[in-house]
Amino acid sequence: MSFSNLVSDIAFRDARVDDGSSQVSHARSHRSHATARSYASTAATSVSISGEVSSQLHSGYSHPLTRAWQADRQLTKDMLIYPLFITDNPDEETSIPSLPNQYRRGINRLVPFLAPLVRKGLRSVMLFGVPLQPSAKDALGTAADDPDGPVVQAIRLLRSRFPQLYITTDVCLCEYTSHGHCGILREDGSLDNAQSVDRISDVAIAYAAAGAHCVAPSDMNDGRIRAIKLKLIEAGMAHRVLLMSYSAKFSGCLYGPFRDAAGSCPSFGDRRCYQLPPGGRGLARRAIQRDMAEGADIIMVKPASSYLDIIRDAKDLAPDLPVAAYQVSGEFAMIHAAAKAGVFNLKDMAFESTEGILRAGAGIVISYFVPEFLDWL
Ligand SMILES: NCc1[nH]cc(CCC(=O)O)c1CC(=O)O
Ligand SMILES: [Zn+2]
Ligand SMILES: [Zn+2]
Repeated sequence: MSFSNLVSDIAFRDARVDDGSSQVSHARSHRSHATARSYASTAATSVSISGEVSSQLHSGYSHPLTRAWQADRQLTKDMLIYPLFITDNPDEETSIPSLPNQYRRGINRLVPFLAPLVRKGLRSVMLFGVPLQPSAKDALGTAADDPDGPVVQAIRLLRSRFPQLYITTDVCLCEYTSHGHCGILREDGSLDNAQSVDRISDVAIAYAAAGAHCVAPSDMNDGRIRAIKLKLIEAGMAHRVLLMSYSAKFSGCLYGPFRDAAGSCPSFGDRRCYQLPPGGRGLARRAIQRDMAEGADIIMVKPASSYLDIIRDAKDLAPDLPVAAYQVSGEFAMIHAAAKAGVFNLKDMAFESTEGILRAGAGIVISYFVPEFLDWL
């Protein structure tokens, strides 16, 4: 067998051990087959080949394993946080039409739902409270830290039933305020920053005291990271409670399904005076640096796929902190809708979008795809 034949034979065998999962990787193997032939014949004539050698890239990713080696980091189950919507109606289990496969669940539905996921390797959930009784909402978001409310109850329940599960809690008022804004309002309808920070830090402390491992304020009031950190220190919980900041949270179109799920749409106006403007890269960088200085343990960027440059900025500005990215409800719903329309395969796109998020610099991904990833990984 000539050298040239041997090389092609190896290339061909590699093509056969290839996962064969897509036309593209099959076509790639054929290309590397052809390349191996021409490289071999060049070598045989002992011409200077340095230029041609450095032009060869296919050799580095002709096999599923070597393709995996090309990524700085690969998605693992440890990186995933799954958002859960918990209502104040204990037996509720209601699907959310704009958020495929996701449900609002009452406290009695949580353990049966989560047990199989925990068995499959679920490591962390993020809790969102959804009060359904209209009486539960007021101007101060009083229900947010109600000791009998769904979030505090869920923290206690999940800590006792799933001791290994890491409990993160979104901290905000918009699900609990009558006006649906993420804080306490002045008479003119603008956020009263000082009052809001005081209230939101109290809510964070209540979740931490109930046993949350992590509190994650999503309200975007200025100074809330410092306020929460100081109260955690004062309460003797700073050593055990992680503070994850939604540092770079942008306003825009992508939270619609979430607001359907959580009933947290503002009753007037919008969130553009506190969530960041989509073009505001400088503001995002300042918010990230500010939150690091105020004591954040993890920096989060949200949404994810339209803000990959911000994720990279976060990793560059905070190289010593984990960076999280929230693939939000609108991103998830878009991927589902496009898959349904035949644009692509759902699983392939779920992986591709997540690879982009990891490549940008995130090491933690909050995603509604988590139950599926537990099967796919
Ligand atoms: N402040 C509450 C909050 N926390 C997380 C999300 C969005 C999550 C998603 O869309 O999946 C929101 C909605 C909003 O700010 O309007
Ligand atoms: Zn909010
Ligand atoms: Zn909020």
